[in-house]
Amino acid sequence: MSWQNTNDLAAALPDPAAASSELHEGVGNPDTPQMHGWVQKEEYNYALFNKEGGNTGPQANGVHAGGDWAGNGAVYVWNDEYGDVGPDFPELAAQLFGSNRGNKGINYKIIDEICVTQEGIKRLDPVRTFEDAGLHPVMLENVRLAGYDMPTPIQQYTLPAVKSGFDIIACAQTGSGKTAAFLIPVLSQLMGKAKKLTAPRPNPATFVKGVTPGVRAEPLVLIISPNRELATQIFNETRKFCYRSMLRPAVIYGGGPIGDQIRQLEMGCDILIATPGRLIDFINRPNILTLKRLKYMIIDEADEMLQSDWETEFNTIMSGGDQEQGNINYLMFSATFPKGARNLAKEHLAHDHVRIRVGRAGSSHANIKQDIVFVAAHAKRQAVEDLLFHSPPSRTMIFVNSQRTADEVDDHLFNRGFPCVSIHAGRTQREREDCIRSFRTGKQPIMICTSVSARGIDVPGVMHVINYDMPSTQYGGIEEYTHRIGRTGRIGNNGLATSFYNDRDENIAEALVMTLLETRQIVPDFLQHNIPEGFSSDGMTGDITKLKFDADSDDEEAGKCEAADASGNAREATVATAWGAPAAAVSQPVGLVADAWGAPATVVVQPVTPFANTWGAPDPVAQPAVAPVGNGWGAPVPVTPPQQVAAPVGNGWGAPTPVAPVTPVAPVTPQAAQPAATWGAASIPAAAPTAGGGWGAAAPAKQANVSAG
Ligand SMILES: Nc1ncnc2c1ncn2[C@@H]1O[C@H](COP(=O)(O)OP(=O)(O)OP(=O)(O)O)[C@@H](O)[C@H]1O
Repeated sequence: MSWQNTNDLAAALPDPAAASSELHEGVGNPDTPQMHGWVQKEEYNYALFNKEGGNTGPQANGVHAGGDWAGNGAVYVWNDEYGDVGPDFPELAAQLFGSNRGNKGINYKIIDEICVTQEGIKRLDPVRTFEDAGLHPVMLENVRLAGYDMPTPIQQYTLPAVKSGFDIIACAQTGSGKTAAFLIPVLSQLMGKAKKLTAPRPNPATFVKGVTPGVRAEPLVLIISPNRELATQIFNETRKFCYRSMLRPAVIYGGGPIGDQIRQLEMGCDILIATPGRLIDFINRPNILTLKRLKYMIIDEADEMLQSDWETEFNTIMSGGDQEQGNINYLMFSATFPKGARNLAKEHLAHDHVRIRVGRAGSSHANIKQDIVFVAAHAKRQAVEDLLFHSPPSRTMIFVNSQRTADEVDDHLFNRGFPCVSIHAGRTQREREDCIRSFRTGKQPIMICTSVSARGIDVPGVMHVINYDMPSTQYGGIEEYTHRIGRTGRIGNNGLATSFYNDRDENIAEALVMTLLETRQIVPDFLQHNIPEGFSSDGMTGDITKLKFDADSDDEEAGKCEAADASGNAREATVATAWGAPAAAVSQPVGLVADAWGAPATVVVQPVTPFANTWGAPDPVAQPAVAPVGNGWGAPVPVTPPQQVAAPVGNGWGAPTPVAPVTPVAPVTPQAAQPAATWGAASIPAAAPTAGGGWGAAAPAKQANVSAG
């Protein structure tokens, strides 16, 4: 059988109560995760990843040998003797663009009927194709190498907005291509003028670290990201789009090696990606960094940056450097943008800035199936184990609210044999980078994380997000929920989000129900008292335009939707689909993305190597060939790392055992199909949980035909 959509994943999962009675406390289940198709677990290799320094030696064929820190990833090495366009270096191109080269199979037929709204006094005509966007030829070629066929809706508006020189506030759903929405137009604008605009610096092609005198970095673009993983991810995207141009990117982030970062900057830096704390460190060292040449300041996850936690840093960055205020364009992006944050943002922007909203601010994608399951606090561990045992193996992110819970869940699942890693702010930066790398490459396809990874992380093929803990109000509330579930269902793919809910999460209940209704999801029994009048619990009935969210328009009169609304009612239809397909395509059923949702194994060929390399691993070409994703769920086949050193320490990252290459396991056989509602918990009574079932919920009526084994 091939998996057709998220309902099939839901169908493969058992009734929680039935599963728990058979698998309670793990004692009744003699199976190992590997018998269910999961790859072997692998311990954290301290000897390999805690060594200092990276190989940042001289370049060859345009490639700087990357170090093993994410920030040392190889960049295009410009030679001052080149004309306007540098030559192609296929080895580096393979490393930067990897499997993305050419069309990577995005299904443009997967459509959100989407509303694109412009607010503010300026209105722009969107561009429908990259060819029409007036991009620099080098950028156009890089877009093609990246495999982008057409701009996503947010890109359709930011391309002309940047070209026309406007400040921007942009809000678009998770996974809708916001990074490229600022990188492509901004870098393209600079490419034509780079020789004139960039600061004097030594010829990168002949620069020898420690020998050639360095310079002070004078970036033209500053991109600020609130978290380290996102900063290095944006750096990786920037490396791609700077290919064959003289624009030189660098990233500075907390926990990373400051010496390496200084050495990167002293070679010259045109595009600087930074986390706030480390940026301020460098701003305070004016001999290393000056912002006086800055042309663009881009704030990613802007609503997070505008929160009071970041106030001091934000104000220092906005005014504390030596930038010349009048010469800078400000661009602010996020998937969630509460009104308060938008108002603050506007204070920093030019009067005639452009505000673009794709969908409701903070809305989630309809292509993410959201299941809410009642699980009492004491039953969560068993529940997550059961859930994983019965889920087809796939990249899965499990979100928790505290570092301690992350460690506990990691220990528990690891001891049960699951290939998992965990990441939180208590880990060293080495551990964090290794964790993400090993999740990204699919060696450990289960990642347990605190909110540190909720925002922005883009790992292709994450098919399941589990909210082990709900992000109730004190943990970021509904915005955090939106960012978390948005790690799946990216760029038009389908995804499943399963959230454990119990009485402690009541303060998010109302917002959660509205979010479910907005995307026509099933509201489970225990949340149905929050359903507003006129809506049905299966999400099918009710006018979603009547749902009352935190006001999402700043300018009710002017802020007209330019496309079909979320229920498909055409308003002023100019853009009818999320991915720019013609309006006619809207009526097509939500389709499949072969490589994300595991069409038959023969079709699913997704080399893992490029992701590893984009994280700054050593030269990929020298690495052993990597097996493609082998099973129907896209769970990658583990890779034999280039070196294996016996791990000396046992902890939540795994006891030391020798690592052997693992043979791919046949795809898990799906369980007897169950109605999706089984995991939507719609069948679980609203009553408070009892100690009865392993999931801690009051025992629901058993489904006779469930097979948990
Ligand atoms: N026009 C395009 N065509 C195809 N793929 C694209 C396009 N634009 C971006 N992508 C890809 O879409 C994925 C998601 O993009 P990105 O991470 O920028 O999303 P985002 O909107 O910033 O999400 P989040 O809000 O979660 O940070 C990336 O893998 C990116 O390479």
